[in-house]
Formats: sequence, C-alpha cells, structure tokens
Amino acid sequence: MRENKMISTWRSIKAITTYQDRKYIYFLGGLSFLVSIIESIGISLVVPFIALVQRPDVIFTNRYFSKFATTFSLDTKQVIVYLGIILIAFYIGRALFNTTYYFLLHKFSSEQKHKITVGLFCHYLRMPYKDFLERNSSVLMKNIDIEAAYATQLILHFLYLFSEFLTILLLYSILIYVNWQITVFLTIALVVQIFFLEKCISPLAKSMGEQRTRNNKVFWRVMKDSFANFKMLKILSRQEKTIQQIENVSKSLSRSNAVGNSIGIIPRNFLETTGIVVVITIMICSVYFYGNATSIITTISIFFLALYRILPALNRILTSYNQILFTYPSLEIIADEFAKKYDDLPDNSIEFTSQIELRNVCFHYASDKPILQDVSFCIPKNSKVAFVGESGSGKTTLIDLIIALYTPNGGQIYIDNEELTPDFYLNWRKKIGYIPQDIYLFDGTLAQNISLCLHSDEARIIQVLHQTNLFEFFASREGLETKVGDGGVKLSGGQKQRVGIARALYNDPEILVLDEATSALDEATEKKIIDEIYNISKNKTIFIVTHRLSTIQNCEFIYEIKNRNVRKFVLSSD
Ligand SMILES: Nc1ncnc2c1ncn2[C@@H]1O[C@H](COP(=O)(O)OP(=O)(O)OP(=O)(O)O)[C@@H](O)[C@H]1O
Repeated sequence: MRENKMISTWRSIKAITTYQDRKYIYFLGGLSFLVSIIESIGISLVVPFIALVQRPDVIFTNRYFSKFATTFSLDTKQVIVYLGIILIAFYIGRALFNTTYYFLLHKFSSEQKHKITVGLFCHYLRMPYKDFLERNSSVLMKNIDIEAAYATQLILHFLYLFSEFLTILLLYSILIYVNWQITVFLTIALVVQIFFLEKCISPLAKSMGEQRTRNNKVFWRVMKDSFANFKMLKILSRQEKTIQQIENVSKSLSRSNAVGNSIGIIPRNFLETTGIVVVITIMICSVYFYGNATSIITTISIFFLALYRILPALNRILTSYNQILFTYPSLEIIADEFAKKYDDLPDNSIEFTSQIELRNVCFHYASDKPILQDVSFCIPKNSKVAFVGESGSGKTTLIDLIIALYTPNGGQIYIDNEELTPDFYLNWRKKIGYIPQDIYLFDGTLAQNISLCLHSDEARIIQVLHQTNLFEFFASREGLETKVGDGGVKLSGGQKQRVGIARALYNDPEILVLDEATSALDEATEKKIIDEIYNISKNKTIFIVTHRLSTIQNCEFIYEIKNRNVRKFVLSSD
C-alpha cells in the first residue's frame, strides 16, 4: 500500500513536470546521494579521532595512523593537530555542500511553483468556452494559488524523503559493520515504534489533507460569491450569515492545517526518546554484566553520533511521508487538471468575402436537451442581421456558434466556401467585435479598458469615444486616464455599456455582434448609438440580439428563434 502510494506519487509528479524538470530531480537525487556519503564519512571520521585523542599510543598500533605519521614524519602531537585540521576542513566543506544542496532543492521547488502556477493559468485560458462555463472560476483560482503551492511542497518532501533514506541506509551499513547485535536491537525498537506511530498518524494526515482540500474549495467559492454579490449582500443584510459561513470554513481549515503541519513534530519526540533509551540500556547492561562500559565506549560513541544524524533523518522521513499524504490531494488535482488536454488552436487564415452560411446546424449543452435543430440560413457579407425571440430560446447560443465559441454538434457553418472548423477559429474570432449584455470593466484606466492592453492607440480611442457618445463625459473627467473602478463601479450602467461598445469598435472588426448590448440604455441614447453604429458599419456585418424591436428597423434580415429553429420575422408597420 505504502509502496503503491509512492509509485502513484511519482507518477503524478511525472505528469506535472517536464522531462527537463525530471532530469533535474535525478540530478538532485545524485547530489543527495553525495550528501549521504559525506554524512557517513563525517561520522566515521570523528570516532577514530576521539579514540586517538583519548589514547595517543594508538598511533603506533593502528596501521593507518602509523602510516600517516611515518609518511609525513610527524610526532604524536602533530598527527593529532593535522588530523584535527583535516577533520575541521572536512566539516566546513560538509556544511558548504549541504547548504548548496538545500539551496538548490528550494530553488527547484520555488521554480516548480512558478511553473505550475503559470502553466495552469495558461492551461485554463486554452480551455474551450463551453468547458469553462462548466467550471467555477473560484475553484480555478484556488487551484492556481493554493493547490499549486501544496503540490510543490509535495515534490520537496519527496526529495527530502529520498535523500534522508539514502543517509540512513549508509549510516546503518556502518552501524551493522561496527556492531550488528546492537544495530538489530536498535532497529527492532525503532521499527516497532514507527509502525505504531504511522498507524496513528498517517490516516490522520490523509484525512486532514482531504478535509483541507474540501474546505479550501468552499472558502474560495464563498469569498468569490460574496464579493461578486456585494450590493445584494448589503441590501439583504446577509453579511452576518456570510461571515458565519466563512468563519466556520476558515476555522475548520485552520484546524486541519494545524493538525496536518504539527503531526511532523510527533515522531521526532518519540524517536529521540527511543534512541536514547536504547543506548542508555546498552550502557546499563554493560555495567551490570561486565562491571564497566569502557570496553564498548567507542562503539557507543559511534552509535551516539550515528543516532544524532539518523534520528532527525528518520523523523524527516516520517514527516515527509505524512506531508506527502497531507498534500497528495493537491498533487492529484493539479495532475488531473493537466491531464485534460486543451489543444492550442492553429491560426489558419480564413477569408470572408461573400457570405456566412449555416447548414443544418444542431447544438445542445446536454445531449437530451437540444437547443437548436437543423438551423439553416445564409447571410451576405455586410448585412445587418437581427435575432429575436423569447428569453431562453437560444439567441445567444446561436451567436456563440457563429462567433466560433462553440462547435456545432451537427451540421456545418461555412464562411464563403470554407467550413468553419477549429483550425480557423482563432483567425475567425479576430474578425469579430463582441458586445455582450454584461460588460466587465476592470480596475484600470478608460484607455486600458477600451484597448485591453497597456499601450493603446490614443487617436483611435478618441475616435471610438466620439462614436459612442462618451467623449464629452470623459473629457470633463481625467480623459483617457479616468479610473473606471473595479467592475466599472464608477460609471453608470449606460456608460459601462458604451465603454463596452467602444472596446468592440477599437480594433475596427469586420463583424460586430451586439448581444443585448444596448439594453441598459434609455431609448433615445440607444437609438443615437445604434444609428451611429449603423453609420460607421456600412462595410461591416452586424448581428444584433435584442428584445427591443425599435433597434432593428434598419436590419435587412430579422430571424425569430422559436422551437429550436429560426424563421424569417417580419416587423409590423406600427
Ligand atoms: N452553459 C450552459 N449550459 C447549459 N445550458 C445552457 C447554457 N447556456 C444556456 N443554456 C440554456 O440554453 C437555452 C438557450 O439559452 P440562450 O442564452 O442562448 O437564450 P437566449 O435566447 O439568449 O436568452 P435571453 O434572451 O434570456 O438572453 C436556455 O434554456 C438556457 O438555459
């Protein structure tokens, strides 16, 4: 089970990392092997040195010490001084190497966080519009921020686990070589303890991880909904209820984080106690049976030193293992997200010189509920086309099909004689200026909101401001630098709508789509703007979705959407 978890973790890590990243992980694995060797050498060197300082005559009995002394013609004191200096230099080198290793480890982890965050954001932007509508944007934001951070932590813990495992393996080899009986005794004590610790801790870490993921989802959703419905919250005086909801989720989150993060400390305390108990027991037994512990003092020193390194390493293995369980749901979420393949659309050029034709187009959101069936019509270029119909009849859906946000479930759309397939979507959309009913303005300047970029063409903006009757209003403010507020809160509904129209006109598109775009305006302003749009759109194809028939009197084609199909609609003369 445990092995399976590690294998599935590695598989998920593979799914969210590139080949280059994995090569770097192997490199870090190699470095961690060197770290383990250095740790083992460090411990193996200290004990003989202590023995030498304790009994300098060892120089004459030990062949390595005597060879060192004769090769460099050193006396006893000089041997101790030089070996001491070598040992100090070794430990300084070890500290530098370990620091570099941990720096590289954390650098890699931070870079992974950056890559996953940006990668996920780009991945989501590539998502087809229909799929995006199925998702809750607060969940997407949570994944990009919180889950990406936890998934990165998991990669770090995976590397810790590997590195500490190697260190323990090498130190254990030394201990077995020094005294296998004590090593076996120590191992049994530690293994039994680890077994019981893990029986209690691992399920807790796992359930805390799942609880955290669940709560985070609710937390972000409530946050998003509250800010999006701020006005309604105020009017309905529901702040208290929302605060209560956030408080409950946040409390539960802090509880699972507190437990999840602190279970790492539990193994250390128990393991340290066991290690000390084992060594002291051996010393007591030695004194009890042999009268003193002098004969095994060197062995005990090695065990003390080795445990000094092994116990923190064991603790880190357990901590990392539990952290992997705690953060595994996040890794799974990120891996699942990346597993959804969203193709980069090619930008194949499509010509629009004569007409748009729909041939038996069918569309559904859910297969058992068709929205449009066998819709066919043909629109010559530069026509003005209106779609009318009851609310929910499918006007916006039809428009979304024409502007290539959706792909028909049946039938085809032709632009001139070319079928509008996904290969042309990107190019086709560039020809379109879209004005929705709900314009979203971001917290920036008027110029940024119209051009949707940082460097805008001022002359063009002024032109579209004139066309949308906005110039005078903004001229009396701070001109193009006027701040519109988050969501355009500093503007009236009608002004917001007109900024949306200006935004669509800015790129001088071949096709203009107005989806209830003027519904927030009073009739006089609406007429003025629609007339202006018609005026400047002689060489544009216009699609208008509307409930107000007065706005479509100049349209050459008026279609009513009814019973999942379209039919020509005739405006009554009065
Ligand atoms: N993303 C979606 N998932 C599932 N069903 C949807 C989705 N979007 C719209 N619908 C359904 O499709 C039908 C047509 O919706 P659409 O928005 O196209 O109508 P409409 O004619 O533009 O309505 P309105 O005039 O009220 O804006 C409606 O019954 C609606 O509930």
